[in-house]
Amino acid sequence: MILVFGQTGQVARELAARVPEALFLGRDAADLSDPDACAAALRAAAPSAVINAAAYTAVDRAEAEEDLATRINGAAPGAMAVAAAELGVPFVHISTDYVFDGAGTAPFAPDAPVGPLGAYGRSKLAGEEAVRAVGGVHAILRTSWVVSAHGGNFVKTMLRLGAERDSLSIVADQVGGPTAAGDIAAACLKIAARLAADPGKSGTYHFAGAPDVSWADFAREIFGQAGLDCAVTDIPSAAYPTPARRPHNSRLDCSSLQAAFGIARPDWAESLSGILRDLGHTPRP
Ligand SMILES: NC(=O)C1=CN([C@@H]2O[C@H](COP(=O)(O)OP(=O)(O)OC[C@H]3O[C@@H](n4cnc5c(N)ncnc54)[C@H](OP(=O)(O)O)[C@@H]3O)[C@@H](O)[C@H]2O)C=CC1
Ligand SMILES: Cc1cn([C@H]2C[C@H](O)[C@@H](COP(=O)(O)OP(=O)(O)O[C@H]3O[C@@H](C)C(=O)[C@@H](O)[C@H]3O)O2)c(=O)[nH]c1=O
Ligand SMILES: [Mg+2]
Repeated sequence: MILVFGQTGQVARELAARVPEALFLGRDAADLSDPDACAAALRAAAPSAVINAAAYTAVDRAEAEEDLATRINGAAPGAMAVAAAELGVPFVHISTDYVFDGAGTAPFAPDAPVGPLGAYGRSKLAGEEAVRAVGGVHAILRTSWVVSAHGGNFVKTMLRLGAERDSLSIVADQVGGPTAAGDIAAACLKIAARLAADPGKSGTYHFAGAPDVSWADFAREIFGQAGLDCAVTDIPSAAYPTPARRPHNSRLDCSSLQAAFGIARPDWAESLSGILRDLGHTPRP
């Protein structure tokens, strides 16, 4: 039996669509602000694999709540990793492009130096380090720009704003790979199964949709596919001030995931059309 931390989040919901028989622990059953309770819930469930799809994901709010974000994104995954290692079962943990500083234009490899720009990135990095330090069978899967038909994400924000406005100003100097939560869920399941058979594949991997684009170009494709008449103006990050700094270069080198697990970068435009279909938008003819 697979145990999933998370129930209402984007990736958790897509896992539920693929493995409804898994055990999903929501906030009521396992609050990540109580790491010991998460470890206890894991031990009690005695699963064959664990996927952590829950996290503190409010990037700007984290600047004012770093201690809480670090307990949820740092200490809780560490406690889960300890309990999973005790049981000898694979632990798949999801992390983020925001652990990097975003310098340059080259894709970041999994072993590239980290340097988070904000509290959310630091809290996620703390989780990675805690999971790695345990040394159990694990995969840390860094992904980026997660979108789906559920929950809050950039696609849903653009559909809402694009229906209300004739034009939007969107940052064009942040570039990365939009990634559908459904594609992440499928990757996590494949990784968990392979790790059980081949624990030597433990490590840190990257997974993001292709090709890399700016948020502005991503918005244009969303409006194009959804048939919304909303012009997009490119702006620099400096013209869109936010509490948290975000990396300019979020490109992730995903080649080691392909080599170890045979998982390719999905075409995000294709995944986007599935999301729009789920949301009831007529696809572009
Ligand atoms: N969203 C993105 O753009 C990106 C996400 N990631 C990573 O991917 C993973 C999945 O993210 P995603 O599906 O988008 O997340 P969402 O923001 O959609 O959902 C987060 C989930 O975590 C749960 N959660 C938050 N705080 C707690 C808590 N204290 N105790 C228990 N559960 C809690 C939420 O529960 P509730 O509904 O009760 O609040 C929700 O189910 C995370 O590790 C995230 O860091 C990586 C890159 C980009
Ligand atoms: C609504 C809006 C956003 N933006 C910008 C702000 C930001 O740089 C970018 C995307 O906005 P978001 O609020 O979706 O960004 P954000 O929530 O920071 O997205 C991040 O979430 C965390 C959890 C991750 O791990 C990252 O991979 C990434 O997906 O678009 C505009 O330029 N104009 C707009 O009108
Ligand atoms: Mg967001």
